[in-house]
Amino acid sequence: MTQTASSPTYADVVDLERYPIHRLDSDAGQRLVDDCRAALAKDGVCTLEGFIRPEAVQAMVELAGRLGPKAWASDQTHTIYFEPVDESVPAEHPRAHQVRSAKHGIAYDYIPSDAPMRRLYESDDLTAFIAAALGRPVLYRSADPLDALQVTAFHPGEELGWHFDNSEFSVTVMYQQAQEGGNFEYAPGLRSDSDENYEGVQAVLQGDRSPLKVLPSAPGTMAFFRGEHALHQVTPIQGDTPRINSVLTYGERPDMKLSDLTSELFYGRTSS
Ligand SMILES: O=C(O)CCC(=O)C(=O)O
Ligand SMILES: [Fe+2]
Repeated sequence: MTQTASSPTYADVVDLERYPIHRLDSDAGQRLVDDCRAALAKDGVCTLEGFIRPEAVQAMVELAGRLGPKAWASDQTHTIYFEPVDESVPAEHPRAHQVRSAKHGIAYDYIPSDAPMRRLYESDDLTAFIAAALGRPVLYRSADPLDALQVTAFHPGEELGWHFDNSEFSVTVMYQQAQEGGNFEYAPGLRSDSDENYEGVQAVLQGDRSPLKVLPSAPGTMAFFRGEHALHQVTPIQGDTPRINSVLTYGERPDMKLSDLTSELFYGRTSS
C-alpha cells in the first residue's frame, strides 16, 4: 500500500480526527504536540486517551490471546535501579531494596506485520510525532527484533515492582485493564540527574503515598512517560482478566538492542 497524506497505513488504528499525527504541520497537529510537551514538562507524563481506535484495541486483545502460548513468563527479583544490591548500605536503603516483577512477554517477531499496532509502530509518522512531543530533533525505533514493540500480558498475581527505568522515557499503549489492581502508580520527578533523593525514595518504598499519582489507562490510551526520574510500579493484578499493553521502544541511536542477558530474561532467547 502506498502511504499518502490522506490515507496513512494506520488510518484504521489511530483516531486521526482527534490526534492528527499525519498532519503535524497543521494547526491542530502543532496544538497536539504543544499540549503533549506542556503535560510532560508539568507532570512528567502525557496521556492520550482514545488514541487507538476501539476496533484496533480489540484486534490487539484477540492477538494477545492467540499468541498467549508463545509468551515468555518472567518472574524475577531485582532492585529498583536494576543494579546489584549495594552491600555497603543499611537494609532499608533504596540501593538495598528488592522488588518482584512478573509478566508474560510476547516478542516483536511473533506479531504479524499487518497487526494494527505493528503498522502504527512502523510508520515514520508515529516516530516523528513522538520525537516532536519529546522535543527531539530525531528519534529511532529500536533495532531489536524481539523488544522493539512487544505485547505484555500481566496475569493474575503478576506485577511490576517499584523501579526507575534505564531509558529516559517510555511509550505505552493500553489494550485491556485488569478487573482490579494492575494500576500504574508513579511519583513524578522523585529524583533528578543531580539528586538521587534517597530519603524521598525510601519513604515511598516504605509506604508514603503522598507523592503518588495513578496514570489513567483506559483501553486505547497511549502514554509517554519520563520513567528515568519517576519511581513507578504496576500493582498486582487481581481477578481473572489479564492486563494487556504494549511498550514501544525508541532510542537516540539507530542501533539500539537489548543485551543478550536481558533478552534471555524477558523473551527466553536472543535475537542473534
Ligand atoms: O506496563 C506498564 O504500564 C509500564 C511498563 C514499565 O514501567 C516498563 O516497562 O518499564
Ligand atoms: Fe518502567
